[in-house]
Amino acid sequence: MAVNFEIGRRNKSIQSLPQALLSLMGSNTKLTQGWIESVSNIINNLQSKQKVGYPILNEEIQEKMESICSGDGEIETSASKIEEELSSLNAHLNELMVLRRDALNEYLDLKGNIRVFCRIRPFLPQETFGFQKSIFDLDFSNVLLRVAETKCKKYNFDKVFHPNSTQEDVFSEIEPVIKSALDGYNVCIFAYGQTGTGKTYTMEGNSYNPGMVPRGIKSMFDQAEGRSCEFIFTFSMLEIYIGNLRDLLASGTKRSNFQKPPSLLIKTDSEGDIDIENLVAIQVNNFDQVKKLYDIGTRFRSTGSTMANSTSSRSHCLIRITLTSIGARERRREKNKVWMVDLGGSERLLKTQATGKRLEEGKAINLSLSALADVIDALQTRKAHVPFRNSKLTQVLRDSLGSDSKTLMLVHVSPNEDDLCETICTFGFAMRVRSIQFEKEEEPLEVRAKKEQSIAELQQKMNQLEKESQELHVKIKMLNGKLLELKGVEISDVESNISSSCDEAIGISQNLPKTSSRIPRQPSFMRPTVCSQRKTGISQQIALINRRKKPPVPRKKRPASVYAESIIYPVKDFTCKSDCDSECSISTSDYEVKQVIFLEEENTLRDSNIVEEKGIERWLNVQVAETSSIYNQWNKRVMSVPVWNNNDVNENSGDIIEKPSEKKDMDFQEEKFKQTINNKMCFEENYMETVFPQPINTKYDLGENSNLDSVTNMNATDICDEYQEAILSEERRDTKVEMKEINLENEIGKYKILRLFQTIWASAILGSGIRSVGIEHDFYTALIL
Ligand SMILES: Nc1ncnc2c1ncn2[C@@H]1O[C@H](COP(=O)(O)OP(=O)(O)OP(=O)(O)O)[C@@H](O)[C@H]1O
Repeated sequence: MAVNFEIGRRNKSIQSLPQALLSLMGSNTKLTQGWIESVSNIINNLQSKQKVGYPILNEEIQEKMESICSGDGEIETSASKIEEELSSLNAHLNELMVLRRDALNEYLDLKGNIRVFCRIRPFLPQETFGFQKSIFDLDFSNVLLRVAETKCKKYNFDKVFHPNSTQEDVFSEIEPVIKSALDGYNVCIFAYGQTGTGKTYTMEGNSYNPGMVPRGIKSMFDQAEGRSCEFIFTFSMLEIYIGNLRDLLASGTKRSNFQKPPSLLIKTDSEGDIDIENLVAIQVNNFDQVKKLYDIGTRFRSTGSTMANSTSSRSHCLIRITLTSIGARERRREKNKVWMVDLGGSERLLKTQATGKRLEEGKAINLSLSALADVIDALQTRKAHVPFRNSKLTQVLRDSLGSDSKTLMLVHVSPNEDDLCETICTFGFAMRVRSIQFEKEEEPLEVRAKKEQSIAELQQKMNQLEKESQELHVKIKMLNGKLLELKGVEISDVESNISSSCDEAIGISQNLPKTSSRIPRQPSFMRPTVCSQRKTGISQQIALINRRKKPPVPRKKRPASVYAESIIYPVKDFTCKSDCDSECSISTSDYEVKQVIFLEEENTLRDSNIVEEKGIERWLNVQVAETSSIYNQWNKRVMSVPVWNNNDVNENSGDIIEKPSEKKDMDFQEEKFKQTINNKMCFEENYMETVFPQPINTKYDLGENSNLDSVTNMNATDICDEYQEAILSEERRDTKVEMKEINLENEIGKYKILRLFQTIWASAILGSGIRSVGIEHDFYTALIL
């Protein structure tokens, strides 16, 4: 190529040689050392033959050539080698992932795409008075239900979890399905059962025994780490309450002008996927963020007290995680969903003797559960028509139920003999849902054995593939690190310093891109050398920036051992109707108080700060004592929140809120409620600050992603702001209701005193009248008495 340059004959082309070389160097990032050396030699030769006054190479090019010859080229070469190796390793990893995905899919197909598990809860402390005998005999997959003294009924499940089974045991069966969600399959996990049988326990769990939702989501994030593709996760939470869809992350916020939010609409998008209009979907980057959002959503869930469960869920609670990964070959589809559904408790209305709102809720729950069973039955038996339209629940889940999705139904029952009828109904539902598998039970033994063997082989194959993928992943990670290291020297020298920090610190590079990732990639020899940096003065600026850089200050975190727990205080019938007309977590006959709990370790930790410890504990005691006394007496709902702020602690007494001398004192009540609201805000502020300590690190811009256009994408801070306002408005409304109640109470008092005076006055008149007509004293006394 270079041989064609004829010196002297075509001066014009010789003059443009530097530009030609520069462009060549810039356009080809994989220049070999040999190529670079030969070009340098040619140029040197040209240089020696060049007439005076026609320099072929200007100063800049000479510098670049020097740097090439002094080893920069070596770096480029090894970098390109690593890149080549990386691309082949990535291709191999993709192949392995596709193989693993297919194996997992086959494994789940063999096990059944719609599987039904049974979980029997243990006896509760209140049920163990006297001798209680379980109504079940169990084995691995069969339940023998004693329906009479001598009669048993057998039910078959994919797996039975006995009362001593742990949350880990249950999750071990769910984990493969979570894996297939990362492979791009839609997943639905349901908790079904009579009210009070442990659905919420299984799905949500508690801080000691987290349930399937926290475990599943955590596992999703962990597994995504090990994948070669990037994922975007979004979190949504809604409930279906008497046929209405309510967004639990946007309940009663300014978005809805503090009104009860309207029911969301279900739509079908252009690709035939189900879309819930205006449902808030928040991008989440780690489990902690999901946990905080989940806690917010749970606050707004409709719960109430029934005869069977004091904190009964009166709605279906649906959690949706959407996973998006663009261009990942091993995934079934770019965007898929995982639904985790805590179904409302099925109940026999005759037994619960529900009336009014509770009856309405019960009927709505039962109808939608029946519609769900119809849909799953139709899917299992491959009926031509699947009645998705019969309920909101099945409409929402339409694209996530079916042959290309994975469905798990966790059926819950109570071991108590009193619940026998409900248990039979529950098993009836379960058998409808797993009708196909039920028939498969009749398979000949050899066929079953063969199937078991295939499952075991697939399991082994998956393990092997996973191991290989892990090894490859580690290798890729290592090579990526090496590559970055090779390029990192240059990046730290030049790129990163000319980027955003440079803009702020010096103000000379406003036209440069903001972040280094947006700087077009150039070969190292196209970037300013140390020498040219000196000339332009950038090196001093870099030094200046480096001096100004401060080490990051770690953010203060709220201790994980502090959590809020709902406590329901039952009170007498309450006739005063609330202004807020909210069914969210409030039942008209029970009042839910969120109370912050400090664990044992927390107390030990706080030993060092006696003032604070005493303050908080005293405060807690005062809160519990006051809540049960005041609020039972006056039927009030108060959100108890801690003052997690040293400024609010009275250092001498350790009290946080001054105790009233007279509880009925109106001024005190007003003051206390104002204080509660302020404290609440203070707490929420601290709380929210810990929700998302760092700005969410978006891997893709959700707004630009056409796949996600349908969801309302909010950032976490928006939600938190709205949530704070919602809390404030809720408290204001509560205060208003409470003031009304206090007035009512005073009016009743005045009325009673008036009535007493009237009675005495009437008796006196009557007495004097009787005396005046001459009736004896004894008769008069008897009459008065
Ligand atoms: N496997 C279990 N181990 C220990 N306790 C359990 C278990 N399952 C349920 N419980 C306890 O039983 C009680 C009722 O459980 P839970 O509230 O989860 O029922 P539910 O089915 O969700 O009721 P509802 O439909 O009314 O909301 C709770 O106190 C819970 O802690």
